[in-house]
Amino acid sequence: MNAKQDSGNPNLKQKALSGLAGRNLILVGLMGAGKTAIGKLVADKLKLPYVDTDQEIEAAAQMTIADLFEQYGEPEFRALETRVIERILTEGPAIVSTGGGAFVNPVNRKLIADSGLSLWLKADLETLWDRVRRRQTRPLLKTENPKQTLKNLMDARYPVYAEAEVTVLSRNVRKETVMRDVLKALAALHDRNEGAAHDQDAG
Ligand SMILES: Nc1ncnc2c1ncn2[C@@H]1O[C@H](COP(=O)(O)OP(=O)(O)OP(=O)(O)O)[C@@H](O)[C@H]1O
Ligand SMILES: O=C(O)C1=C[C@@H](O)[C@@H](O)[C@H](O)C1
Ligand SMILES: [Mg+2]
Repeated sequence: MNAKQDSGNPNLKQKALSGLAGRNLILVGLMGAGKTAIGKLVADKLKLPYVDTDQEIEAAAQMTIADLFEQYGEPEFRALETRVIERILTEGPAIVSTGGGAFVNPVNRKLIADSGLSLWLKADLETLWDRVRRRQTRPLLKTENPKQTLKNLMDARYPVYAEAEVTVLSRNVRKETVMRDVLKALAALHDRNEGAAHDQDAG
């Protein structure tokens, strides 16, 4: 079965929705992991609203994230990020893409755990670098050696992202393939719950 047929499989979609069980799906991971690109595809497929915390922050502040960092500093950005995440999660269920640093804050992790399912889109350094190198919009990468900065962020953050309930590899394949891998991961939760219910009935 090819990717297109598989992600069009109504059974996969239904199982994925069942695995999600009415919760928010919160995508976490580093810049370039595909939280925005894949998040939109998943939302489209599951017919759920799509929300991007970075975009919501920019709308709330009426300025770009780059300008926010420059004019108010990172701590102010992080405080706004938490307020925005809290609001978005209470308005769900939705597919929520978070900014790359959001899951690092334990307050945000608790908000996320209380209202949804966290999913880490994990990618290797070369894949990430290839995706982010062309755009200059990411303030944290405005350094002398942005690739090394990305590597340092990976080293610091990957142990934290690993706390997400589900991990999906954001490989160097078509976005639709990664989207389907996300659906499969959600469907696996459905299968696990079914198995547990079955075991309970049997026992
Ligand atoms: N599987 C993929 N194959 C090819 N390109 C991809 C894939 N996933 C994402 N991309 C591309 O990589 C770039 C970065 O992806 P995206 O903006 O979705 O990352 P992000 O995790 O939202 O990053 P940020 O934290 O900076 O918002 C985009 O141009 C996107 O189209
Ligand atoms: O990795 C990070 O800390 C960030 C990632 C972006 O999504 C933005 O949220 C912002 O540029 C900070
Ligand atoms: Mg994004």
